[in-house]
Amino acid sequence: MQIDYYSNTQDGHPHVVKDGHPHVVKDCRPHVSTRWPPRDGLQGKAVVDEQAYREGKLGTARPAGEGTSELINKEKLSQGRLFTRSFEDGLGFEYVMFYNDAEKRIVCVFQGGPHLQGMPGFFHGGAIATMIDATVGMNAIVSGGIVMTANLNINFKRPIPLCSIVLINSQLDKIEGRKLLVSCNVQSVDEKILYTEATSLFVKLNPEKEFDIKELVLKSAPPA
Ligand SMILES: CCCCCCCC/C=C\CCCCCCCC(=O)SCCNC(=O)CCNC(=O)[C@H](O)C(C)(C)COP(=O)(O)OP(=O)(O)OC[C@H]1O[C@@H](n2cnc3c(N)ncnc32)[C@H](O)[C@@H]1OP(=O)(O)O
Repeated sequence: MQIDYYSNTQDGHPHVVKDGHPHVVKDCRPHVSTRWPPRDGLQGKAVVDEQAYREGKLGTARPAGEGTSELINKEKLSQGRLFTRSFEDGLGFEYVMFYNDAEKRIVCVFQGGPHLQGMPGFFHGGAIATMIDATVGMNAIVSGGIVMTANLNINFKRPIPLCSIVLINSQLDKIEGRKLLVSCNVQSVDEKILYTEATSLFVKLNPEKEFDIKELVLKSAPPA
C-alpha cells in the first residue's frame, strides 16, 4: 500500500490524505477519544466477564457494572481510557491507521510526541512496543474479532528519533483455529530505514459468543 501524502491538519492528528488504493482502504481511528468507544456500540462493556474469569474462562462480552464487580472497580472503570489516548494532544501517541480488507493489512502512520522519550532524543522501546501492539492488535481484531495478545516478539534494529513520523506496516500472515499470526515492520516514511520488526500471536476469546466488532471498529472512523 503506497502512502503518497500525509498532513497534520485533521483533528491535530497525522492524517493520510491519499494512497494508492482509496477504494479499498478504510480510515480506522478508534483511538480518537471523542469517537471511541462508539456511543451506540461498546460503551460500558468489559471484554472479560469477571465470573467467567474466576472460573478460568475468558471472553464473554458483557456490560461492565452489571453483576459481579469485585475484580474491576466501577468508578475506576468509568475513567478508563485507551492507553494510547492518555496523553495530551501532541505529547504522546499521535497516529492514524488504514485498513485494507482485501490484503488484510494495516498501515499505521505514527508520530510520537516528546513524552515518549527513552534514551535522550529517541523513543522509549515500550512506546514503540505499544504502537506495534496496537497496530497488529487492530489487524487481528478486524480479522478475527475479540482477541488478546498472547505473544509479541520485537527486534529493535535502529533507534527511532523522537517526534519523527514512521510507518508501521502490518500483515495478517495466518489464521489457525483461534490463533492469528500477525507480523509488522516499522520504517521511515521514505521506507529507507528499517527501525523495527515484530511478529505476534493473538488468540480469539470465546468465538461462540462473538459480535461484529469489526463493524463497530470501522464505524468509529470519521466520515470520509
Ligand atoms: C466488548 C469487546 C470490546 C473489545 C474492545 C476492542 C477495542 C479496540 C480498540 C483499540 C484496541 C487497540 C489494539 C490494542 C491491542 C492490545 C491487545 C493487548 O495488549 S491484550 C493485553 C496483553 N495480553 C494479555 O493480557 C493476555 C493474557 N493471556 C491470556 O489471557 C491467555 O493466555 C490467552 C487468552 C492469550 C490464551 O488463553 P486461552 O485459555 O484462551 O487459550 P490457550 O488454550 O492457552 O491457547 C490457545 C492456543 O494458543 C497457543 N498459545 C497461547 N499462548 C501462547 C504463547 N504465548 N505462545 C505460543 N502459543 C500460545 C496455545 O498453545 C494454544 O494453541 P493450540 O490451540 O493448542 O494449537
